[in-house]
Amino acid sequence: MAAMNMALEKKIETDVTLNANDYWMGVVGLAKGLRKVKSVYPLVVACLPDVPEEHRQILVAQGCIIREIEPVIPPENLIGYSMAYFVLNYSKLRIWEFVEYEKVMYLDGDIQVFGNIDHLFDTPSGYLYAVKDCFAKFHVTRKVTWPVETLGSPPPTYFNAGMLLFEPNLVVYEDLLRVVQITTPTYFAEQDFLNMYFRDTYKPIPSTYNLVLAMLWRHPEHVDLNQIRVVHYCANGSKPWKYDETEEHMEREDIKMLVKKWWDIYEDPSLDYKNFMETESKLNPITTAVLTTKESDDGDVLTSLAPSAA
Ligand SMILES: O=c1ccn([C@@H]2O[C@H](COP(=O)(O)OP(=O)(O)O[C@H]3O[C@H](CO)[C@H](O)[C@H](O)[C@H]3O)[C@@H](O)[C@H]2O)c(=O)[nH]1
Ligand SMILES: O[C@H]1[C@H](O)[C@@H](O)[C@H](O)[C@@H](O)[C@H]1O
Repeated sequence: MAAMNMALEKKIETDVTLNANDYWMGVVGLAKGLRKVKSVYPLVVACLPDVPEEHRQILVAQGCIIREIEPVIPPENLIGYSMAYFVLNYSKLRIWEFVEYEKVMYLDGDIQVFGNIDHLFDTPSGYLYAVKDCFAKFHVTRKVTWPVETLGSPPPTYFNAGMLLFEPNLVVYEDLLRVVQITTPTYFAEQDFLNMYFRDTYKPIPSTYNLVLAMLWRHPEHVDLNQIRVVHYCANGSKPWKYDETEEHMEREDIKMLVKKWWDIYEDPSLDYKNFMETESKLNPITTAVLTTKESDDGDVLTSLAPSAA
């Protein structure tokens, strides 16, 4: 706990994720991954009311801070996805209310970190930082066009909403909730919505901070696995805890390697909160709390990411 308290006292910044259904496994993996790269920040888990007590206890035992959120119910829609899908995704808007933190780095539960990214908290305030997504190609593949009637003209650049860095703010929060109620849900739910809402304050950051797996086959020329610090297992079939090799692209060696890397962290007992803190306090009784960014900021964790055949 020492490291986390330290982070809270130094500067009020935090990592946040969202959890429901079987994603608790993803969150456990993420909590352990953040420990492995020696992040000094706590992981706050936004939980909808129906997350079972058993899952909450697992997350608390992994050092997570549980923050209950109310579901955000968007207006009715006529497109293919269920209301449950929309409620879950739009509930992400609740994190703008977490004003006890000055700055929040939001990470989807199907994200894993392989390199320390704490330094992102030092970026200038006043913007929404996220990684660019190849909207056009993706939406065309799915035969989805940008919903001009609902969201106006498409934003100049489109970002993936799995990793966001921003400052919670109650005025913005209230406005997000107001605008969402007058906006018909679209295919990519809160991702489309946030792209529209933050089009003027969005600042792109390099894709190393959120590698959307489809980049491996959509834009291989832009991906250098040695540089990747954050992997987002969002392609169909790629979520490591329910990896499905029969889905398209999932037979790729790089995908298998990344899924294995996720499991190596998930199954490493030394990264369990209790064991990790015991070891840290034995090795470093006085400075357990001072887990600086610099220690793990040289990218060496990443070198081991590249597939051996690459
Ligand atoms: O049953 C669920 C579904 C989602 N989530 C949370 O919501 C996040 C987003 O859901 P998915 O990961 O299932 O969505 P995708 O992988 O398709 O991701 C993309 O599409 C979503 C909306 O379509 C979001 O915008 C998301 O940030 C974006 O990367 C999850 O990571 C997780 O944190 C849960 O906890 N339980
Ligand atoms: O914007 C999308 C999206 O959020 C998807 O869920 C993901 O699988 C894609 O590859 C990405 O480009």
